[in-house]
Amino acid sequence: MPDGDETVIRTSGLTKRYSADTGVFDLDLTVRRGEVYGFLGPNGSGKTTTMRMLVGLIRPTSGTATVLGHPAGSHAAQRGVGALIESPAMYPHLSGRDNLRVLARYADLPPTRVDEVLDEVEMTAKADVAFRAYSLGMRQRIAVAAALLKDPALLILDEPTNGLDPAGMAGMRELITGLRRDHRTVLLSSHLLAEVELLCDRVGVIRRGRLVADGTVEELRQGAGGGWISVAVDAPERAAELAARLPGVRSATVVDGELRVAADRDRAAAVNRFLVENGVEVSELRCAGGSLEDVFFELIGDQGESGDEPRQQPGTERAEVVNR
Ligand SMILES: Nc1ncnc2c1ncn2[C@@H]1O[C@H](COP(=O)(O)OP(=O)(O)OP(=O)(O)O)[C@@H](O)[C@H]1O
Repeated sequence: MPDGDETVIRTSGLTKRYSADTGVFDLDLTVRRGEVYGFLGPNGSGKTTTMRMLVGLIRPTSGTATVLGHPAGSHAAQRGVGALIESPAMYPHLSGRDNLRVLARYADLPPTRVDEVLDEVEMTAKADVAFRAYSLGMRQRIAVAAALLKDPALLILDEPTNGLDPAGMAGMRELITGLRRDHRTVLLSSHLLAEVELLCDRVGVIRRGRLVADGTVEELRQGAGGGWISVAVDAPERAAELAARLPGVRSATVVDGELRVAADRDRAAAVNRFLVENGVEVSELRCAGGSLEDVFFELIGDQGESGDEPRQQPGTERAEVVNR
């Protein structure tokens, strides 16, 4: 591989232009071997379009994409990629196992692979039930099994939990975590922040076809300024001077008569203790920001992709109330 074994996907200036402001623009993306990379963005932001380019379903307008060291869509790249982009066509009257057998035969793969992938997605017990009788979660597992048939090094999953109920979502998350344990690289898309936060090693945030941030969840939080702690105190100015001295505090200011301490939420107890020890009366303390949700809203701006509905501002979250 030109980038060494570590880079599984690399795009450079990847662009698919549907109109002046619709499509995917100038995307530079790197996905490393063995990681679960989350491609996070609202509906219509360009996630599916990117994935379709990566598997060669559509051609880019410009730019390049390399998958497993080969041009995206080439036979050499395709050999190592399993994708779930659109729900695969399955025969409703055939069982999950027979559907997979058909796919294995088409792909010239040994029938023994079918049992292996059924096992991997934990569908062995239900393998002989007709596909039409499966729940959505089971159908999705069979679809992932189909993507696993050729034992790919890289899995590309477009919104794998979309439409699933909470139990189905949890099951799918477990399944994806298992895929990572098997040393597969996973690129998945989602519009669900909590999902990506739970599952992914790194995240790319896409907005209106452009990558607006990428890094670990922690890096994104830091890049967006991290969290802050709002403290209601009797002497805000003095409290700000005191709090600024504490390790882990990036800044301390007074906002609307309240002390605002820029620090991660795990500093909250220390901030409280230090202020109280120094004679400041603390009546309330709240942690805000710092979740991927806050960062996400900050990155995608105040409006959804449709541009017509203002998004709700991230609220503050009450972490603890002290010294009442
Ligand atoms: N074949 C096409 N022709 C014209 N415009 C398209 C085409 N495919 C996608 N688009 C537009 O490109 C933009 C990105 O779409 P895409 O499906 O990649 O977004 P997405 O992030 O996957 O969203 P969703 O989760 O809703 O599928 C959207 O505005 C969409 O309407």
